[in-house]
Amino acid sequence: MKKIVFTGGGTAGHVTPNLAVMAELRKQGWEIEYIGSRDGIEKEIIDHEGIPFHHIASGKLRRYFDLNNAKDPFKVLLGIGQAYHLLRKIKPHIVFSKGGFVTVPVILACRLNGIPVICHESDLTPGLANKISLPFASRICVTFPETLKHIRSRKAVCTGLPIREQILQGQASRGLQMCDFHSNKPVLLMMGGSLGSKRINEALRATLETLLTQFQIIHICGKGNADPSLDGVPGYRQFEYVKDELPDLLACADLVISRAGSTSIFEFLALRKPMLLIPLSREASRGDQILNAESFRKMGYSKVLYEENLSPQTLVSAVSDLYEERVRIQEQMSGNPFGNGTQRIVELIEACRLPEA
Ligand SMILES: CC(=O)N[C@H]1[C@@H](OP(=O)(O)OP(=O)(O)OC[C@H]2O[C@@H](n3ccc(=O)[nH]c3=O)[C@H](O)[C@@H]2O)O[C@H](CO)[C@@H](O)[C@@H]1O
Repeated sequence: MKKIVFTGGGTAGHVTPNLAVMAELRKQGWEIEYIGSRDGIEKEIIDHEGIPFHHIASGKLRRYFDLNNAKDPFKVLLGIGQAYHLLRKIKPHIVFSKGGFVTVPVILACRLNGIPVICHESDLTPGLANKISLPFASRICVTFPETLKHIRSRKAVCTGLPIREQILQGQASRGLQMCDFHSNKPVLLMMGGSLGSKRINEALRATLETLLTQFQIIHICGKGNADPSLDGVPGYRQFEYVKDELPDLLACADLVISRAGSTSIFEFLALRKPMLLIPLSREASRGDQILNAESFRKMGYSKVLYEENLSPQTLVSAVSDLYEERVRIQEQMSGNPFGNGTQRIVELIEACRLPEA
């Protein structure tokens, strides 16, 4: 039996693309296990899929001063040891890594065990965990064609993002019913990445009354961010994190406001949802979302509102511009060359030389 271990985590954007590839490999008879961190979102998502999950220690590899920076290298070493023993026990033919800090010990342990690794990078420029891991990978899959210029390796190939089939199979009628919405008023969906965005939540809530005159609103606000005082407001529904219902909610949305995490925005693109992107600022991140958003804007897939310009007024005006231009944006999206990367990645996994496990 062909056996594969998946890794990736921290936030959902480093996990949900794995689900797409796993579903396809399962159909082809592969046995699948997962290595992640104990506290990241991956445990909950992978347990939900009924796939054996193993956790290891991992360090955060921060770029800023923090007392934990002294402890984290030891956690990475511990994680390498744990991953080494797990991999010797599981004996996978190959490991697929979707990025996030937990993947670093796994990939280094693969190197020690002689197990081939395929890495996937969703963002336009590689994250730190992937930068460390890429020299050890047999193949490097990327989502944006521009990323090939940043990686400059013959092992790199632009596969696109693997997108879960369920995301593409939502039904608008079910989404409207779930929210108690009508079909004669447009639906605006706001999602601040898998963790939610306090900044965008505040701006949206500050302008709720105005936006509700034109739209019905689905607000995916992130765990712990719901505002109970808004429960029952007509035309407004808030969710903290959505699993199986997400495809139906997306299907009924006419427009999307979102952070610019690469996994989300490629899902919206596949669904042809005109989007207003509000990328995480350079102060709060390495600036990857800004590059993702700028690339989408240049392709004509999105409008961009930078966080430093975000206010209730600019939000209303940007949403209004997006609504005006929705038809043109959707036409542009019809020519989307990216599609779903799942099949291309499955082919690479199958083609990767499989040493005897
Ligand atoms: C703060 C942070 O580190 N952000 C990074 C993280 O974002 P984050 O983890 O938020 O990732 P994305 O926004 O790209 O993807 C979120 C994923 O979670 C799913 N989802 C989201 C909400 C929900 O309620 N239910 C649900 O299933 C989405 O459909 C999508 O598949 O990883 C991305 C890489 O992929 C990066 O581009 C982001 O910069």
